[in-house]
Amino acid sequence: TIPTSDVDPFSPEFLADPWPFVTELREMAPVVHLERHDVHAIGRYADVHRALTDWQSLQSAAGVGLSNFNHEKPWRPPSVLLEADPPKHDAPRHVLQEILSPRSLRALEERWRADAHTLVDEVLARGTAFDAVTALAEVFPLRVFPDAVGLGPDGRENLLPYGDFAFNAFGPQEGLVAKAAPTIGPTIEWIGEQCRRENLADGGFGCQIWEASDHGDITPEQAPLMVRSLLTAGVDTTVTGIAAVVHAVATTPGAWERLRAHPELLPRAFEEAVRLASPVQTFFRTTKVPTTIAGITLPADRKVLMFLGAANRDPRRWEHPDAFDLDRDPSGHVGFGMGIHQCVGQHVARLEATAVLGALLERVARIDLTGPVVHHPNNTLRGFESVPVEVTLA
Ligand code: HEM
Ligand SMILES: CC(C)Cc1ccc(C(=O)O)cc1
Repeated sequence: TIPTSDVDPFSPEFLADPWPFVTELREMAPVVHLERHDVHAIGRYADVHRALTDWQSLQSAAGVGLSNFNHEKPWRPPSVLLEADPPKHDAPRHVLQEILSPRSLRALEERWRADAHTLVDEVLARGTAFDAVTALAEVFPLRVFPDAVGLGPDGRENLLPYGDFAFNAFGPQEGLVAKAAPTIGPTIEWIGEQCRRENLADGGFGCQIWEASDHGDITPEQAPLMVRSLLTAGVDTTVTGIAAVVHAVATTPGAWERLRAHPELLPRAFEEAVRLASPVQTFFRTTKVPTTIAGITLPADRKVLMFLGAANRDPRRWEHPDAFDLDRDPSGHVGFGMGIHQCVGQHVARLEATAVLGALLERVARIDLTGPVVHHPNNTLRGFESVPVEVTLA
């Protein structure tokens, strides 16, 4: 029989400090029935990796949140990437993969690095003690990404609240979703407006998506939803990722000095921070057919909750898993997912994070945490509200 647990992965106490619960669930058994939500949890690397790559047995089209689209109406029209399986998923994925490829982003690299230097100079001009979240992690993505998408100048304050709501909406209706629901309407409207072709500036990611529909690579109905994907997944995630990598290097003795001597390790530092922190902690798949995971056979139409954070710290896969280690090869981590849905925006995230860190590295000899970090409760994202630091200028 399958072990059960009454742990609620969406409760305030779980979200306040998930790691003890996450470790307990992973070590308890490969598959645990969470009776609170009647879903099955998996947290071991091998099983999460398999669930992410076996899209024929474990589908995304029924939604990657708690809500099962086979039985419930989604809160918004389903994403044609995240909430689609092949063949529907194929064309939108191919188009977005090209628009967000490393080669396509090379045009932005120089500008984003310059923007990062400008921001870091502004921050340091105000003093050597600051909050890495409010001064850097929440500022840089909002300075560069909306322009890269091609958004107009007004209303950008809607982006973080929208992403926060969307990531909460992968969890239960009660709690965080219910709290935001009464006021989120105008924000949802604003996001929908920005996906219309006439509101997207030439040359941006949004305009490029619409041009793909002119060429028939995708349909004109899919284009606005793909722009919506960028606005949903492209901001809160990078804010969290940048905060996570700053926090990791500031709390690991010797890491900053190592990066100062070897800035070519920056991309690896970002990957290792994503593995260790797993900004995206959990999301679901739905069994399409009876599916056996670690010897346990689940019937079809069951929600399976994947604990990415647990898998990324599974001692069966990683040595000293809880350590931020620049000598480790972090490849294979599931912080960006794995398989056909693996994060299509990961190169954008990496470029943003390494631009900010690279600019800090040039100006700062030491970075120290000056107080406790404050986390931002969200059903899916393990985000930060505050990472207070003091730096020593180079
Ligand atoms: C640290 C930053 C980020 C993290 C940790 C992250 C994480 C993830 C994960 C785990 C998935 C897989 C979802 C699944 O398998 O169902 C994913 C997919 C996706 N991500 Fe990211 N992401 C990040 C940044 C971004 C950015 C900056 C963008 C847009 C520019 C983006 C756009 C997407 C999209 C559109 C998908 C769906 C891909 C598909 O279903 O084919 N993400 N992301
Ligand atoms: C980790 C994922 C759940 C992040 C994400 C959210 C939303 C979309 C979309 O396509 O709207 C895509 C990816």
